[in-house]
Amino acid sequence: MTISVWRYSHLVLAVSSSIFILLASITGIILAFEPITNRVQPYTTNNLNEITVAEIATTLRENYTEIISVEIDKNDWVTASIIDKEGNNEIFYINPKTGENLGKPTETNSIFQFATNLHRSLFLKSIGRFFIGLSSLLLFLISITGIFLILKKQGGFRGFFRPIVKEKFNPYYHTLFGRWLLIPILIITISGVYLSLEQFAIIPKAKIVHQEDTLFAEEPVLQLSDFDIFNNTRLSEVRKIEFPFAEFSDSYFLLQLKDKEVLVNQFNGDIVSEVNYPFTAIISYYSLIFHTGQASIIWSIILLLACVGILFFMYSGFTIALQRRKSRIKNRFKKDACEYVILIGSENGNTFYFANALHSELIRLGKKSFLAELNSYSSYKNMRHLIVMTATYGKGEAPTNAKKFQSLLETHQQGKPFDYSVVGFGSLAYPDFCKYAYDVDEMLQQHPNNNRLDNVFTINNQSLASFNQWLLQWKEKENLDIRLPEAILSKKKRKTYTFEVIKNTKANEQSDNTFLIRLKVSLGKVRFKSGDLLSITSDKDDRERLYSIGKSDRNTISISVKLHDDGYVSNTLNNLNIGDKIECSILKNKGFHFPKKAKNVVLIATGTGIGPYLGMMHENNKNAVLQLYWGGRTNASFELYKKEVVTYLNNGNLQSLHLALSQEKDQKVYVQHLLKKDSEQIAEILKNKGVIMICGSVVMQKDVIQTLDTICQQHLNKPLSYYQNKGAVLMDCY
Ligand SMILES: Cc1cc2nc3c(=O)[nH]c(=O)nc-3n(C[C@H](O)[C@H](O)[C@H](O)COP(=O)(O)O)c2cc1C
Repeated sequence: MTISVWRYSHLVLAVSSSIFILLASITGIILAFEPITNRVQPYTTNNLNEITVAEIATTLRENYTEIISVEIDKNDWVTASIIDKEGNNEIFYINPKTGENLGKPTETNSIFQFATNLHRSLFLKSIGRFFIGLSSLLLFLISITGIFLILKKQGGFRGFFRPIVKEKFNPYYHTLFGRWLLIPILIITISGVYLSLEQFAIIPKAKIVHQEDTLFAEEPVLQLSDFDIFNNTRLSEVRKIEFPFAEFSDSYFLLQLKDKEVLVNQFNGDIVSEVNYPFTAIISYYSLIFHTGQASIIWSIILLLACVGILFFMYSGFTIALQRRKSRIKNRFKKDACEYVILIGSENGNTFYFANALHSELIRLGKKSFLAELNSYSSYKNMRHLIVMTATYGKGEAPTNAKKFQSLLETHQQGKPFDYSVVGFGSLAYPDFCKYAYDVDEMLQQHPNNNRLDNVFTINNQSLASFNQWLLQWKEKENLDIRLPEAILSKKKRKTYTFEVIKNTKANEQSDNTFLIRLKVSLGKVRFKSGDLLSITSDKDDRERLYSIGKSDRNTISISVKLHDDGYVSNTLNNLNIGDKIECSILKNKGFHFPKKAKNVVLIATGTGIGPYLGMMHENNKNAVLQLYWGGRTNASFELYKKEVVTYLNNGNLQSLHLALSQEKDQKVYVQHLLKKDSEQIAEILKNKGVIMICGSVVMQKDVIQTLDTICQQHLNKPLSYYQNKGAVLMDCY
């Protein structure tokens, strides 16, 4: 599948460096704990900025005979090196305030030692260091290509920080965490590369040269506590203090500060020489501090999260890439031999899934079908049917593998007339819903020699139900016995529970062949919520049917079912009597649970779509204002639900009921008409963080979405997608 150059580079870089990045991240996670554990050691001093060099120098002189140096490391531990009375050199941690000996430095924990070696050089010395440095560079480049991918996905610089549309788990969190961890990862990689360059002496280590006089003035002799430089320098600025090795006039104090080195006359405290570190030395110092997390505990925790994040990016990135690999094209016949040509426009590979399904179904039926990307549009000698299945990307633009289609269409002429259909895959969370599919349709309309079979058919969020809907109408026109191919039907084995029928109204008691069935879990506990799905797999064709659940009690499920004459499962359910048992599974449907926080909720349904709302109204004890818009054929159609709904109206769980009946009066009334009538109120609800839920047929969904979009544009100056992105429009349509 054709992918963009940024995506390609992002992937190639990630694949080529994956092993090293994996090792560096795992060891990075371990090493991030080192500064954290160090911080809680008794040697850690938190008040270095309250102690001056004058104080520590005086205290040490009072307590010890001869002092060589005092060093403050990256953990803020203060070590003194002294000569004791017996002339032995001793090194120990001290309390900088009192000079008290806090104990001898201990060896680094062996786990940290092991992780450090693996992290730095993979135990391979220079070669290992080289590969680790290289993978730091590659990770830096992966981050940069990632920035471009986010920019492309979010529609440019302005969109960079905009909320990300939540489609699927992996792409969503890959982008979201990518944005959060971008800065820490850039810092880790840049500092890592810098330290490696220094290791290999590509950047020379900075040397400090003092222009010192050989002899310093020996008078007047001042106390250390009277040295200006000592009084003005706090330990938080100091890395090391070297004491003079003898009381000679050419021996001095050396103060290594964070930004410079200072030589101090040991008798009167005059500054003899002061040299600022070169820029490279400062970068080197901060690279180490930032790369190792020794700057602060908070930074160590950020580094820890970044390393965990990198592992997640590897997992999610490869999963996304594998998903795309599934979008390989396999053709049994040559392009010129085929009467059916299916052209795909896809960025992330999902559309291939549907196109492949149709392609294999056509082949199963003995038809010659050819599958290709829109970018490889060509002349097809025997094409009679062209089916374009395309996603939309960016801001209503063509996916990468369809960008050339327009020009190719002008170049390649078809010898024979052909019929064409366009199926648009998109998401209502974007303002330009399926725009590119409409563009392709327009292009084909301008093209001579073809016949448009139908309007563009749009599919939201890769809905299987919508695809099936299109297939039904298309196969009728083509007179083909196509079934929703097994390839795209779920074959997952689900855990089943035994349910007992406690009520069943039976379809023949109702004018619309619809019935309400109530099931109770007969054994054990099952967790579910209204809006989840009840899955029943028929033993006849091994196909799964899903019904939206209304939770009418802790262990009780209500579903509303339409009886189809040839529907095996609906007939089975309809024939069940009280006390009968049936095996079902529960599927979580998080996207259609009753909103916990919303104060106003509008429930829109047609026909059996009311099922989950029966449970939601039942449970609405948090006093959200609920309004129900229900569409059906006649008053009699509503009889099935009337008693229960009226109870909720009476007990205040439901505030209002709006019935749209299509066959009661001369003029058909549909739910979208009622919504249009209540435009202002609907807009007000959305504006005030209310939620709209839609359940029922995809045909109704399309009209309702269109009406809601118009309401949003007119009253709120925003597209409906804006509210959908905020989770204010929840849908479960089939
Ligand atoms: C960054 C991005 C931008 C998108 N832009 C649109 C859009 O403008 N209009 C639309 O209807 N769908 C848009 N979508 C949704 C995709 O078209 C939809 O998810 C489609 O099914 C993806 O198919 P594919 O995996 O074959 O590329 C966008 C998706 C992404 C990730």
